[in-house]
Amino acid sequence: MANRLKAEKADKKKPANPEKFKPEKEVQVSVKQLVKDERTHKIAGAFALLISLFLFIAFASYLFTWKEDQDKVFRGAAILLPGEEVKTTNLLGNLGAYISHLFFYKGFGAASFMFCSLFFVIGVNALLGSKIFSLWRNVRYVIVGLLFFSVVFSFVFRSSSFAWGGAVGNLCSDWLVRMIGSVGTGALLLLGGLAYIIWRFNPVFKAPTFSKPKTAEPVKEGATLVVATTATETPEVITPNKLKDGMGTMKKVPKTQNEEELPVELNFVEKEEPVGEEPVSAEEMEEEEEEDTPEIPLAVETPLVQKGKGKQPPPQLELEIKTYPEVDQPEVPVEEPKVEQKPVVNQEPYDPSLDLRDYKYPSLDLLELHGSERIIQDPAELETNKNQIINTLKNYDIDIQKISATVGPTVTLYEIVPAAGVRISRIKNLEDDIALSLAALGIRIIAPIPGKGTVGIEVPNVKKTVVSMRSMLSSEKFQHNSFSLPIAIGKKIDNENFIVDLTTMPHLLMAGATGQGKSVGLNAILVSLLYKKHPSQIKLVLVDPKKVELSLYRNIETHFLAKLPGEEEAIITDTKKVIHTLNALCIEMDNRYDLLKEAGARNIREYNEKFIKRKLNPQKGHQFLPFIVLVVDEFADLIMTAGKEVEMPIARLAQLARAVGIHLIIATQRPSVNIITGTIKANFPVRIAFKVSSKIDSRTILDAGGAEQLIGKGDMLISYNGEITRLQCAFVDTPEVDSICDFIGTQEGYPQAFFLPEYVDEKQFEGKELDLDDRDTLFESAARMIVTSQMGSTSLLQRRMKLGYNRAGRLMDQLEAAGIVGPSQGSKARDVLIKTEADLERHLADLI
Ligand SMILES: Nc1ncnc2c1ncn2[C@@H]1O[C@H](COP(=O)(O)OP(=O)(O)OP(=O)(O)O)[C@@H](O)[C@H]1O
Repeated sequence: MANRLKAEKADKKKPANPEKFKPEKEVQVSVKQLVKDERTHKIAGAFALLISLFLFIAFASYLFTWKEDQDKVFRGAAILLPGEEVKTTNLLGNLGAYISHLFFYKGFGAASFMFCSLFFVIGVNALLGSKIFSLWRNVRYVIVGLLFFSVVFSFVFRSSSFAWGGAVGNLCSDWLVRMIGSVGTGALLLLGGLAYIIWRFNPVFKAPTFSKPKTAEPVKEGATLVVATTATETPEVITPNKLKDGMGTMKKVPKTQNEEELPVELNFVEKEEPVGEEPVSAEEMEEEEEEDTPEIPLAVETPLVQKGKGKQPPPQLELEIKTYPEVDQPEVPVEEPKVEQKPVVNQEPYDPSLDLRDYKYPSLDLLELHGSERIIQDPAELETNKNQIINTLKNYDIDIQKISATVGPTVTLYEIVPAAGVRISRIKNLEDDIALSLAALGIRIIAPIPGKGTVGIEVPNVKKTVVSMRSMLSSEKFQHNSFSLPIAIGKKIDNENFIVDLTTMPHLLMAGATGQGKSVGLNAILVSLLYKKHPSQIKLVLVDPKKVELSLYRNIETHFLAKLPGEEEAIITDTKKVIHTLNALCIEMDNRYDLLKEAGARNIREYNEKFIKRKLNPQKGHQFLPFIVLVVDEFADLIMTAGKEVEMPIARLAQLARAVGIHLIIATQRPSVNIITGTIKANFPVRIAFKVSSKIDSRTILDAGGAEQLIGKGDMLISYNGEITRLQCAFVDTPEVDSICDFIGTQEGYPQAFFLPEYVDEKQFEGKELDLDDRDTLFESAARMIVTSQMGSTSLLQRRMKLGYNRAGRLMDQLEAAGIVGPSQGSKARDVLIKTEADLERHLADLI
């Protein structure tokens, strides 16, 4: 706000500066936009579809009319096309007959139909303005297909008078027959056909697998069998998961930057062997946008450094443009992650995923590439900004030794080394003035850049790049890492993908004004988890007081969602139920701690490893523990309506739940101190801020300003490991999330959602005398369980029946009052006074 006020004042004083640049930029952009006008694309698209249809009709008609028309067509276009002397029978007249003749007779024969599909693909893409089909992939298939099928047709129908393979097919087929004979050609074409089918459709060839029957697994402690009581409790035999994604990996060939195109001379200094391609200049981008963007973005493993000098250099300084090409961009084939297992002598490890062994992970095809993934680098823009920074600082008597630029997806970071003797705090104090002089929205000054003696000035790019979720998830870093819960959040300024392990965070707070990208951010995180985890490995508890944001996920209830027993809806929208759910999660946490203690494991990872190795007996209540991620989409609503009742369990979970695999992600659009309280902040060390309306809000979230200067649309700051990093959040659109959830939802799931422990509001029991007539509803089941196991232990009741400590304690008191167990013996289990189930049944009957 302060910035804006000052900006207005300055505009009145010296209007020359900012206005000098604006019109220039606008003219530049509008000319380009004219060339790339959406309507032009649509017209071209419609035209291409028309051509596709025209060719199809003409070709189809040619199949029936070629005999009649052939001698007329042979007379040549000059006679045929005016149409006065001859009239052909093709449905599309002389032109149809002539074009079909060209394609069939002189070209590729019946394979010419493939041209129709090519024009169709071009037309659909251009008309709908998105890359429904990959143009390059289709061009490749069509080129190879034309050659191949024309030869095959020509070879197979050698004796036919119809031009099945066309001139091209005949030529190649004759040559092949001469070279390797008819048998050789036949065999070669058969092989080629097979290769083409595999290349194009990548069918899955499965060797028969021999999996063991579910119930035949021995348990270490004797001959007990594991019987599933709930869907998630069944740890069973493992089968290896399979690879998918038929299209495989592709890399784009590195492209050399055309130095002449740039107004600044750039000297390329390769630090190490470059493996890929550097960002394109705006001009290159223009040209390339005309073409189809390659499906797989470039891949470079080592950064390149461009050192450059402007043709009309500003006062004695060079601008060093640092580019960090995509470090892990190539689309890596999607591997279905495997549940960790280590072989144990004599015993098969448990496979928690066995219940849903045919579960297919979503493929990358369900995600879209939103526009070009390449960073657009406009040398003119860089030069202008550089000069303006230098001049502005000069006005304040700040000299610069060196200036370099790193172009990111949304902003460019200009790194300045001030001349000797200039205090960095001076630059910090001039922050607002510098921002004003640069006259661009969203300038952030970092003085100094932590760990460096330099000052950073982030200036928004005129053309911003959307970071597609698809490119994040296809990156090497996402596909191959050892993270337990990998989440792809976005891209840093140097283009590095910011992919982290949620378990190390271990909780995440997200805040930002409305419409700045929070929901997209939440979806990006959830989608990351869905792409990497099997339903047996993770459960989501979704709280959505706004009722619309997370409803997309209701399709995956029986696969990935957790809920309270007896609830209809898995996605919680009602505040009262949120309180119950949070308390149920606290009970789950306590129960898990008991299990870990008994198993001698320090955390969920160690516990699950032991369980998989069959070192823990399911009869004693042990089970494979999935991670639980609680997502709250509008935290402010909850705090306003329920206050401490919500804050306390959240704080408790945030403090303790990490070791037992429960992680929290909390989002709010009201980042005020009464919502993000000290307790909450203290327990959420990792915090994300999208654009907020004031510096105070930014401080509330990050303990630092800066988020008020972000530019929205997923531009964000993340405070992680004590550092604040600017990221462009990965973008995943609602239809993409929809199709992922549909893909998962249509597969076989568990019989029901994962049940959280039942939570009964303890308050309702308070003050009541122990009265056997007012027995707990679970009294009889508890009695039977205690008698069967002959262990009078409250914690056993808690675990087996998924109860809170107080309720289990109360039940135990009732069992004592009913004479089923003896009195408490401190930490030792109580004596069980009834020895057999038959005795118990009699005893229970007497009690009534
Ligand atoms: N990472 C991103 N990249 C590009 N555009 C984005 C990104 N994130 C958000 N946007 C744009 O901003 C719009 C609003 O985003 P979003 O719905 O996530 O906001 P929000 O903060 O959740 O708003 P609200 O609080 O009102 O729900 C999106 O529809 C999209 O057009």
